[in-house]
Amino acid sequence: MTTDTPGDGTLSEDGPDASPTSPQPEAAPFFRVAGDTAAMADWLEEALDDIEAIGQRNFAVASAQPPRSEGWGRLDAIATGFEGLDAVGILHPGSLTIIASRPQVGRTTLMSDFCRAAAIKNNLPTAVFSLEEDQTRFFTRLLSAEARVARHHIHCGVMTDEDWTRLARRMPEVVGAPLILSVPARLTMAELSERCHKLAGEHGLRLIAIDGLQAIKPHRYSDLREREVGDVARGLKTLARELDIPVVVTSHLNRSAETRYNRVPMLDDLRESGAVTYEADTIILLHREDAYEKDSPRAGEADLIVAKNRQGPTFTETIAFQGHYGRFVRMMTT
Ligand SMILES: Nc1ncnc2c1ncn2[C@@H]1O[C@H](COP(=O)(O)OP(=O)(O)OP(=O)(O)O)[C@@H](O)[C@H]1O
Repeated sequence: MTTDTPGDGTLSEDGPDASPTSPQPEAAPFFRVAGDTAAMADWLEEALDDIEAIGQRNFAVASAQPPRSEGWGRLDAIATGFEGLDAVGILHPGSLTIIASRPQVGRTTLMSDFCRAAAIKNNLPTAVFSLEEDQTRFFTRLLSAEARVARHHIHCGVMTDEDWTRLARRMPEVVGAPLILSVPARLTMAELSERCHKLAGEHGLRLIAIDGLQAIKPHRYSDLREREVGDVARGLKTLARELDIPVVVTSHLNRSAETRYNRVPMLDDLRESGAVTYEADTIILLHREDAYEKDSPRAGEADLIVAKNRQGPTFTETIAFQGHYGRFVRMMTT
């Protein structure tokens, strides 16, 4: 694990609870509540079958061919595992946090890092809505990050014995984590709200994470895309306040950053931005120089640009990107 805030996972004025006797997660007490929603344990068999099938497919191909070579607002905030973010406690009850980036920079990875910190590291019931990838991809993303097994080893079916050993070692904690994953093909804001209220009532949710703000259908349709996205952002903020838990959502940025000489994103790059920028409590703009320039002297580094923070200062935290493991880590972690 890359996070180091054990205990109940919330940040108190005295800093993270470092009690060594914190209870370990028990077997997942969650059940499939709808066709596309289930606890990690319930997805396990399906995901393992998929991983095995990928391996089988590749074995068949390989047989036939030559082998391929802490401060403001910290009280009750949920730990993300990233020092700068946790120092200001961004994931506080009732807040809406937006993680925004250009494509392929790593916003889903950062969101899943937050979920791992909450559900796996700190045993806090977490609901994840993945609107951009299926359950196997999301599950293997978590497993890669936790077990430190390269994502392409899983997806290309080239798992080594060492990979299987690492997976087996981390599997119990991952499937035992109170993480409820939903992978609906289509989701309206009304459905999302209804599902979250239900899950919150049944499981005492402490975090809601959604991959794909622009994929959520609004309450009402409009000719203006900006109005629709604004309605969704307002709905997410209302949801966070009604349930009094933090909501995190990933968002696209428009192309403006790419026309700038250094490509560093800005708040105005938020697609259909006005209402989204207004509703969010915190906006994290994710930037990696090496997403544009492979030989950048900052290869492997990522900037979390906290461009809006209603409860505290704006700042930039630099972390390391380990794309092969599908995770971000603190700069000092190896
Ligand atoms: N096995 C791997 N080895 C190295 N890097 C990888 C691997 N798998 C994925 N990546 C990198 O991870 C990044 C994508 O991460 P992620 O899916 O979190 O991005 P995203 O911003 O959510 O993307 P999208 O635009 O698809 O929503 C890309 O830069 C990709 O090259």
